[in-house]
Amino acid sequence: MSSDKLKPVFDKLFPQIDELKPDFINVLKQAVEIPAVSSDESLRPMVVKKAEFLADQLKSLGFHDIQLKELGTQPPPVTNPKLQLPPVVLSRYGNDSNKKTVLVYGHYDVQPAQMEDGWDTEPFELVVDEATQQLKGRGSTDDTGPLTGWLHIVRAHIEAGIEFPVNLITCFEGMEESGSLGLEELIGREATGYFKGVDAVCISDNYWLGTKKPVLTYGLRGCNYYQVTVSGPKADLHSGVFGGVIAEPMVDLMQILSSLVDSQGKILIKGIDEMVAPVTEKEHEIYKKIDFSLEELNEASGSNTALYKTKEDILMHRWRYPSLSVHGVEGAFYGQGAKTVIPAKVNGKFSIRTVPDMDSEKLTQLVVDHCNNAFKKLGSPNTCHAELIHDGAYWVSDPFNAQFTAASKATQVVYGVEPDLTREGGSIPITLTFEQQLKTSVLLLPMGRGDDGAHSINEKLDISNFINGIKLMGAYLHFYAASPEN
Ligand SMILES: NCC(=O)N[C@@H](Cc1c[nH]cn1)C(=O)O
Ligand SMILES: [Zn+2]
Ligand SMILES: [Zn+2]
Repeated sequence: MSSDKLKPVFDKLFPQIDELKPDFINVLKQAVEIPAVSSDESLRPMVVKKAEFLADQLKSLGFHDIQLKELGTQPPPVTNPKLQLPPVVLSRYGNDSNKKTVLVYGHYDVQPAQMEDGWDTEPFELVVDEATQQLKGRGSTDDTGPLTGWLHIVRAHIEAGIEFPVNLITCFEGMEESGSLGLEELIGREATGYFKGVDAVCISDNYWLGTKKPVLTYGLRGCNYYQVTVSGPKADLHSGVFGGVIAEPMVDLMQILSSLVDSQGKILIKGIDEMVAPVTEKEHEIYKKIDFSLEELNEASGSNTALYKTKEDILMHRWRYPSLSVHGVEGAFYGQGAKTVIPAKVNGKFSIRTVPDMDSEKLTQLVVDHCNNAFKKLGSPNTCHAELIHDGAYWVSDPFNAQFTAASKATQVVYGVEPDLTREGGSIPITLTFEQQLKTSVLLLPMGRGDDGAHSINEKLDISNFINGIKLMGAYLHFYAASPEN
């Protein structure tokens, strides 16, 4: 359908969204205040509380068949073997057999955040910064802001008295930041149950490449997350008494971690390069068209530490080559001051972003063998154990199907420009599962910008992206509903 035919709808809908801005920000504020950190076992009740908060919101908007689906206990490695996984929030809005059904996925869990990390404001308070016109707080852009956008677009239709164009199903999970544990099985079970009849899946959980141009995303890297544990003495020891006398786990671990990747980002684990799909001649064309620069990368990272200087090199290393990042060490001394301790047991955490055609199981074998060999070479009397914590698949789709066409038209209506078609360096582990189990296409429709600081300190969402992002969700649903194909 042409934009002209939908103009009367948008002329009513968009001013309504503008008018509801204070209410939308208020709902986001309440949601951000719940510290739903999925990786912190002690905060699991907060993750559940946020699921209940969302269920209440959905109920007040008239969603029906609201279910908090339990996923059982969290698999190892976990401190509390009875720890329950947070529920998946399923709900429906509309049930008209003449309309298409769109499943919207988002995650309500967030990354950890503490003032000590360097935040300027409390991470679990949504600060409305009038000067910058930004909403600051953990989850503002990843993914609480976009997730609540789906609720807001329903509210805007109700208030404006506009018929909702599709049947909507929500699938909001609370473990995305920790590998989407349990969700794959739930989707498998519900493919012919709750999710029967789904025509399309839309996910708003990634970002524009830069800060100015909207994008639609047709690819993600996967993520295999590993832990390597080195254990020695039975308790932490005084380095004055035991230093130089016993083998230190932390020293062994540092050597293992530094054997994984070099300072130029080259992965040193043998066999990985051979699994990566070769670059095709045609592929080079893709990068030329994309609006991005080294300067934008530097601005987003707040530094001049880029490993590559050209747009093509940067994008290829973000989208289509694997990368290995070292995240941290559990059990090590990391606070201020000068504690003279020898940690007894340390867990080094690292992950590998995966790309076509890497095989997760084969990769894990290579990683475990590499860590064991690196440790063996040290001749240490300590013990070492390397293991996979979770893996999530990469995903690449056709960016010209009915969903992408609808989203492209919507972007032109809301932002007045044709979106760039991008891939993403990050991961949304469940994307491929939706595509395969529901046999539908998946569209990634980002709300925030590349400099939002997701997973970092001072995470933000520009108010304009929040409001335009809600309009974009609405416009996409209208264009998709009117599209002749699925
Ligand atoms: N917005 C998506 C996102 O942040 N995804 C996480 C997923 C993940 C995988 N393993 C741990 N978290 C990401 O880091 O890309
Ligand atoms: Zn996310
Ligand atoms: Zn995230």
